[in-house]
Amino acid sequence: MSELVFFSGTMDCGKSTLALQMGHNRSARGLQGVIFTRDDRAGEGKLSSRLGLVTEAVEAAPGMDLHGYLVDQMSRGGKVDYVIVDEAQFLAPEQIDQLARIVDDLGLDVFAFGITTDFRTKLFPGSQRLIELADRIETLQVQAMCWCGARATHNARTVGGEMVVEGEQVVVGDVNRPAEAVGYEVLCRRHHRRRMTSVSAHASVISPDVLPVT
Ligand SMILES: Nc1ncnc2c1ncn2[C@@H]1O[C@H](COP(=O)(O)OP(=O)(O)O)[C@@H](O)[C@H]1O
Ligand SMILES: Cc1cn([C@H]2C[C@H](O)[C@@H](COP(=O)(O)O)O2)c(=O)[nH]c1=O
Repeated sequence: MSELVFFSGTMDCGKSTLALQMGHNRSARGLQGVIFTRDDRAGEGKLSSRLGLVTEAVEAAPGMDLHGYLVDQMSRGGKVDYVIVDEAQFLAPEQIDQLARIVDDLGLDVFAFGITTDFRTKLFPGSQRLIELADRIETLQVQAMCWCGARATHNARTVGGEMVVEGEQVVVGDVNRPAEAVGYEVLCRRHHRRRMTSVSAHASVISPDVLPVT
């Protein structure tokens, strides 16, 4: 029975790497997949992992009918055995419904990869719809870690290393950015709630030593 599976986790926990591995293992056995992505850091129509691997993908642009694309491919004689979707959080809820239709009406497995919540801990609309519709939700085994050593569960947006809580929901970016740039850092809930990034935690640790001692 074909399935819609949502592989979710924080940023930097290996989702894109797993997506590439699942595609590789299937293509090594002669299966053909369609890989969709949206707004990958490596550019349009790319699925990239921080381990350095990158593959061509179909950019799932806003308004694109993903079920219609598959029907078109297959009616032209194209062989499609499975579908991979990276950065699935960026898809519109209607596009997630189209993924469910691909599973139910075309009988294909759809493996979607994405983060669930944004820098304000709010669900992305695409992730919300995946949670509502997926047959299975898988949490990645490789855990990203907060600077304190706890499992990272939340994504913080940073500017100059400090956590920010205002801004657009979607700003494509990466972890470990130069200090002045807009970036992201994964944190445990405790430190996300306290807005304590590695930079601000380090500052609070060293500050007693730099105060004048009387
Ligand atoms: N130099 C490295 N050596 C080993 N593993 C690495 C290295 N750089 C990144 N990684 C692994 O890659 C993971 C990020 O993979 P990626 O697929 O890009 O994440 P995601 O798509 O979830 O944001 C990190 O959590 C880490 O496990
Ligand atoms: C938390 C958060 C993230 N994003 C962006 C930043 C990256 O471009 C992607 C996540 O990619 P990854 O492969 O999982 O690292 O999402 C965003 O736009 N808004 C946010 O709140």
